[in-house]
Amino acid sequence: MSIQYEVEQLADSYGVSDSFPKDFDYGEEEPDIEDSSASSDSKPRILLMGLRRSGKSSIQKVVFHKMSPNETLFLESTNKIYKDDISSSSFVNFQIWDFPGQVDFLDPTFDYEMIFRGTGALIFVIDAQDDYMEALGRLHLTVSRAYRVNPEINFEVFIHKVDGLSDDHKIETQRDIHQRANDDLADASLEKLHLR
Ligand SMILES: Nc1nc2c(ncn2[C@@H]2O[C@H](COP(=O)(O)OP(=O)(O)OP(=O)(O)O)[C@@H](O)[C@H]2O)c(=O)[nH]1
Repeated sequence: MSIQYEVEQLADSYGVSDSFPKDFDYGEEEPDIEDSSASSDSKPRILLMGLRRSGKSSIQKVVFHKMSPNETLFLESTNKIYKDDISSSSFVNFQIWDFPGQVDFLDPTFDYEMIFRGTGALIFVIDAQDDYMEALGRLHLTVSRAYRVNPEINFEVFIHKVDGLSDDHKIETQRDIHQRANDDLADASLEKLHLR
């Protein structure tokens, strides 16, 4: 519930509602995108990215589709971008795009320029129970690419799967991830881009 609230707040407070032109032309072919909705792409858009198995689809299904956390054990890996319409009231109306874990920025079938250009917020999910150094590298690559295309994107990092950690370890992990992620950006002279 709190995550749902947080994501809805993101859509609202970051003004994603007017971030995307209604007549945007996606072209005919989108071979790697699966669309659950009949809606157009004119809605405000939030991207869910992160390493494979970090928990992106679970967050989306539990928060917005009332899936029980236990059922997420049976979710299959996402291999296409999955678009989901969230329209729980006239005030809450946006799309979440759930990405496959291993997105390849060099793959010509993924038009990242187009995707980032129309995005209001990007949520990067990190599995706190995993060795998160690889995730931090991917976070840095993703954020720098997205920022270059669209400096208006709001970036959020969700430190997920903290249920297996002690309270002390939770705080230490959060502090460490926050510090390293922002240090990496400062090293790349992107300190304006502070991650929350
Ligand atoms: N312990 C724990 N496990 C979780 C949590 N959320 C998800 N998982 C598990 O993490 C595994 C991967 O979840 P997914 O949601 O499929 O991960 P994903 O990031 O969408 O994976 P890809 O589609 O491969 O990129 C599943 O077995 C989930 O049950 C959590 O909060 N805690």
